[in-house]
Amino acid sequence: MSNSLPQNAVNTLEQLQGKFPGYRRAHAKGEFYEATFIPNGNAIPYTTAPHLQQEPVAATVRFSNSPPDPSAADFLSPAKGMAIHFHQPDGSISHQVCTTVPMFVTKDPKTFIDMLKILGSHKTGIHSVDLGLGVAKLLTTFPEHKNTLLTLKEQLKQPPISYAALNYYPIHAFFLVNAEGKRQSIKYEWHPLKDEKSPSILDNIHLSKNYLHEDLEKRVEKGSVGFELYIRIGEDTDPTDDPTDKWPSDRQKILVGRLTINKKVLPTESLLFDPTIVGEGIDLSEDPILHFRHDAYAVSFDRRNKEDEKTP
Ligand code: HEM
Repeated sequence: MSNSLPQNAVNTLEQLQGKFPGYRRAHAKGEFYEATFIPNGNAIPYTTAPHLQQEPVAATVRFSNSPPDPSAADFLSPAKGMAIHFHQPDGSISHQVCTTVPMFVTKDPKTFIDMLKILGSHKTGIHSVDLGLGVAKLLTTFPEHKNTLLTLKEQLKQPPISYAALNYYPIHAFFLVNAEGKRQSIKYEWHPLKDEKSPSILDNIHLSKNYLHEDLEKRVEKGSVGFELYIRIGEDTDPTDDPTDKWPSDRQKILVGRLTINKKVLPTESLLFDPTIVGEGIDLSEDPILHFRHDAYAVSFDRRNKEDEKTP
């Protein structure tokens, strides 16, 4: 599929900041942690998913910066990532891939590629993209995406104090399926156990290039990092195919479990986090960006695994 849209998306990501053999073509800089997820039983009426019952499951979590450049400074990344493998008792894995931005910029994969091309045309250094100028150009070219673009811009202005102090969102709608086969549309949200204020922009000039990863490692050693998982219950009027729509904030919100980050680890194999691998008791929505991600991540995974300089 050399001329396919997923190939085109990954080619465009490679042109954005340069090509980094062996690395993910987006969210290249990341660290892995062992974790435990303890569900509280509140999701049982909605789903048979094993990790959302009452027994704890082991999890693997990767925290990341969004740029394709693995050497990008932590404070320059507009969105942060948290990708999770829930290890089910039968050996299967349910994936979640989240960022700190609650909605995506477009519901059309082709428009996303066009946006990347505009960002790529605003390079101020050999490996950098000027997001300030880039976002300004995106606003002119895609005025209908103003809300999300401005949210992204705000996040860039306020680099976070810690990976451990952020909300994370898988963004897309999913359907939970219960023992009777009933489907309920939901969106997930992760909230940190510790909610801390972000540093001001002036404080950031003192931050080290890897401050987020250094901070997380120290916090995990002290045993203080965790997140609560909530589901928001969709209503008939809430679109399930549009990642630019956050759903109204008054939707019922149910706490379904807690994730504790236990220990930093070096993975022994190359891992793929694919938001379409969800397992029993969860159905994918029809969101075109969600399905496109499956194909684009496969292209990136294939390329990074074939390259000499390997990173997990
Ligand atoms: C058209 C839309 C998108 C494209 C083309 C795209 C592309 C990519 C690619 C190529 C990778 C590297 C995959 C790998 O080598 O394993 C990646 C990773 C990632 N993406 Fe996306 N992405 C898209 C949308 C999103 C959205 C909506 C989110 C947030 C929910 C997201 C969050 C992430 C995260 C957190 C990672 C790192 C996963 C890890 O730690 O392995 N992406 N993306």
